[in-house]
Amino acid sequence: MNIREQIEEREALLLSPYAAKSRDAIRDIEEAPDPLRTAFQRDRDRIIHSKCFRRLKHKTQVYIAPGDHYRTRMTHTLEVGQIGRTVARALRLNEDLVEAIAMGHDVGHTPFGHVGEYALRDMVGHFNHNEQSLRMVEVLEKHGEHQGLNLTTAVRDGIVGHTGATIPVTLEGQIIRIVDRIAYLCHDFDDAQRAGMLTAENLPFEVREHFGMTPSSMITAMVEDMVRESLDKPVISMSSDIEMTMNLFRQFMFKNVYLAPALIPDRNKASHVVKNLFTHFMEHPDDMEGCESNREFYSTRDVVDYVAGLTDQYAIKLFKQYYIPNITL
Ligand SMILES: Nc1nc2c(ncn2[C@H]2C[C@H](O)[C@@H](COP(=O)(O)OP(=O)(O)OP(=O)(O)O)O2)c(=O)[nH]1
Repeated sequence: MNIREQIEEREALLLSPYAAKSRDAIRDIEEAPDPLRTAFQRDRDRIIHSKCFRRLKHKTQVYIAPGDHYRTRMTHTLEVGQIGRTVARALRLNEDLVEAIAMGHDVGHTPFGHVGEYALRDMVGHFNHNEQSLRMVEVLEKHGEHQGLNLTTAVRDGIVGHTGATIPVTLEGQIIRIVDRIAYLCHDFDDAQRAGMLTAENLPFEVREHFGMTPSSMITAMVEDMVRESLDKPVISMSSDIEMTMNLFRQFMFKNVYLAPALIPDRNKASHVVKNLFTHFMEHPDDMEGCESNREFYSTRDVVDYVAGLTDQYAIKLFKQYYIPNITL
């Protein structure tokens, strides 16, 4: 029995009956199994080694071009992975699957995060970052000579289902859906204090009562509740009290941070950059880097993929190049 087979054996013996087992993982194109790593470990590694993953370092979470101690999409992704693994291990679910989904969930985010997402949606009518993350790993990234990373169905289902109407099939995917929120609320609260936008005293009373006043106590309260509620159950959930408090915390963060007047000028500039770049590349597709010179036709989809894939700084550089060379961003 090779090492991978031993790990698969341990999964079958030790994991919860509700856990996804890597032995059962399915890929569209069959591959020879790895001697050391399970299918989900391999998916995680494939995502971490991809270009779209590296670009997360240069994409906004909340603040555009902040200081070095603020979160980017990369640190957010790592924090989702860490919290997700804690929950998965506590529930005897598949940690490797949770980690793979976490690493891939935001690779489709546009430059400037949600602002870029809304700007592209305004231009083309339909654009969601979770669908773009799926497209990134299925179509836009390459694995060897092949188009797409050929990830397992469980990882792809978790990536596209991390937000939006469709709930993931696996409990591991359901963990990411909740943990993504826990991670961003707590780390954005931390960054907002760093930016002087608010203090812990500003938090609603119920949040202070249930979660405490530090990012760490907040994560602990939500994670422990999630584990307690989901233990030995075929679904991942939170108690109604904690879920309500979390929603209150989320409303507070939208009002005081995400949609705060102080961030509006930066959000407007970012939206302007994305919309103008989109218009520019629709009119001049030859300016898209890496475009094939012999190709006659570029579709709207090609331009959306190109603009969505840009990092913040690269988008700003291109904007300056094609539009206003002296804008301050
Ligand atoms: N939803 C939203 N998030 C924003 C906005 N501006 C900044 N953010 C930040 C707050 C969080 O750090 C992060 C939330 O976006 P994510 O892509 O991480 O989460 P997602 O939209 O998948 O989560 P959700 O299902 O809406 O809780 O983006 C905004 O206008 N809307």
